[in-house]
Amino acid sequence: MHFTKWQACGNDFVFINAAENPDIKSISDQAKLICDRHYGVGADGVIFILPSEAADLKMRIFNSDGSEAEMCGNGIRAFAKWAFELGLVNEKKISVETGAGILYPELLDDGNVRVDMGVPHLSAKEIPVLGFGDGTVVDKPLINGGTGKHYQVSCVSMGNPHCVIFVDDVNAIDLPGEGHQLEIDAHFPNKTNVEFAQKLSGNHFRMRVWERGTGITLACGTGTCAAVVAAILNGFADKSADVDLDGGSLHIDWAGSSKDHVYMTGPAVKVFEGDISL
Ligand SMILES: N[C@@H](CCC[C@H](N)C(=O)O)C(=O)O
Repeated sequence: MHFTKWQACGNDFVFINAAENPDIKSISDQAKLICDRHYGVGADGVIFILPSEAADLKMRIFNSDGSEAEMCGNGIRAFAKWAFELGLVNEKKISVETGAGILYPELLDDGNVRVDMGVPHLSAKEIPVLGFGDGTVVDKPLINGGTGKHYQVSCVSMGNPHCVIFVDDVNAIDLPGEGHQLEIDAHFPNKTNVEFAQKLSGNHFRMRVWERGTGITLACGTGTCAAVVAAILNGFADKSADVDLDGGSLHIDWAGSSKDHVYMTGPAVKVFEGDISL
């Protein structure tokens, strides 16, 4: 199978073009091996590029444990650059069908990609998160069932679920321990991505992430959007923010109402191409 490896703020993906590999219908079973950093190519996820009847192209994303996610923010920036490079699209602004609806990445002249990520979903039912009624979950107390630890959480769906926790020092967090226990906490019927965010100054944040189905990654695009939405809802930021992740920085804009779209701007870089026998 021919593949191309991309990274976006250090969040890395093996891309498979369905047109080049017509026999492959799903990669769920093989995603674990492909993503393995010792026995496979090594990546946080596997992304399929497919034809779409509703948009220019369709994207499917599998986490490194083989589970399929609705959306991937870092991945869609790489997806847009790769599709343009391959000549699958001719315009710099394209439409992409995802599990989170149709989204619109645009290649910018400086090499970055700006993505219209759609609206954030804020009701507990849509996220989904249990135990908080039907309204929004902004700065609400949650006791983790596994560790007994107390948190103030803000939950946001960008098509996939995120639990954002603002802390004084992200470096002091035991990310493998706390992240995993929150990912599988009973409040989250579909599990959750977990973001620990720290306000540095004004609209400038630092964030570390534990991703559902993958674990610690150097960055998460949907997670960064969710964290900025949560920051604005908590009154920690207004309208836009820059977020420093372990693998790079992202700029997020959101005007602040549930009808406003979230915009994410950041880099994506091709690393290498290759072939793997499955
Ligand atoms: N790294 C991604 C998110 C990938 C999916 C996530 N692990 C999930 O299961 O929801 C991003 O950049 O958004």
